[in-house]
Amino acid sequence: MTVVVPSLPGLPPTLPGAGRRLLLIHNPTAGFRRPGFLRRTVQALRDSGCRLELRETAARGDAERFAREAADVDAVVAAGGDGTVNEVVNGLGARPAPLPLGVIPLGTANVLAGELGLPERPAALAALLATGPVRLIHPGRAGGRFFTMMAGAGLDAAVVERVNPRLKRLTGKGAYVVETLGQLLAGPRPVYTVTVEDAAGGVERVRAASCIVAKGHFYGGRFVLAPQADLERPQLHACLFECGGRAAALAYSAGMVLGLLERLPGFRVLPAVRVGIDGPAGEPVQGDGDVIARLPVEIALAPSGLPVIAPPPPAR
Ligand SMILES: Nc1ncnc2c1ncn2[C@@H]1O[C@H](COP(=O)(O)OP(=O)(O)OP(=O)(O)O)[C@@H](O)[C@H]1O
Repeated sequence: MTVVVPSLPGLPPTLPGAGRRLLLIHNPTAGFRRPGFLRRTVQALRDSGCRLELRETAARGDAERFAREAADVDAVVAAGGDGTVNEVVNGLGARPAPLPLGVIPLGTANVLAGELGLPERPAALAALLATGPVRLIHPGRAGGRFFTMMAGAGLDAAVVERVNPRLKRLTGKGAYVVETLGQLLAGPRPVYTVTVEDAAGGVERVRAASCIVAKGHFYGGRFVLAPQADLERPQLHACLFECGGRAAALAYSAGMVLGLLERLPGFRVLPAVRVGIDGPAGEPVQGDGDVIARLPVEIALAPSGLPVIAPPPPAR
């Protein structure tokens, strides 16, 4: 049996529907919060007749290299958090020919897995990776690095850069809340100049306390930041937080958690094909929850799509 990939430019027309050869890249420092999940998924993959090659990362950068160098496989599966997935995406993006991405989510937020609607049970996830269809998503690029879900500068990038890894291990998302409060207490934050270019060539320049460029509509887990954002559309959404100061930052955070962000003053979402962010040189730019660039940065669409093993998109 074969699974037909609907006419994706530059892609092989089919992915084997059985006996797939998968390179599984595992970050052993991720996933302690989901003990047994990887083991059960791997067992189910083996039971389904997949041929698995397992590679464990020993340091940051390994996952990207393993994906870039993958040979004689039908797809590359990232087993880790969003940071590991991001590395694999960058490795796949550097290959001359596209190779599909699969994901075994083992991290804290697993935002891409949520956006793709991946099954949450090991057996169902393994069945998807073993025989499921491929969708073409359109990653973004910040500086020279690809991202699938979001990239941006401001408070959240500062939090991502400084979050305490030990606290993250212990408390998961709680560590981000602690670091956010720490950043707010630390004193005034910079203001950024954001240049947003839309598909018609229109340009708007604004001053903002934070800017998050969304490719997917989820953020920080399952919070909705840009309702119109869609992985499969070659379009960015610039989410602008124009009001500065602690009170505004707290209001924006609460607004996101409560789903009321769109009603808050100074929050705007602009469709875009290119976003430039300028501010203090060297400030961090986060992509998919890790620091992937420094200011000033230009954020645009990746030159080509990325095939991903995933269920058909849910109706929204
Ligand atoms: N063997 C390794 N040792 C140390 N760091 C690694 C290793 N493998 C990958 N990394 C790096 O660890 C970072 C965090 O990984 P990842 O995001 O996958 O897990 P996590 O932090 O548990 O999940 P989440 O991002 O969802 O919180 C990534 O930047 C990745 O590059």
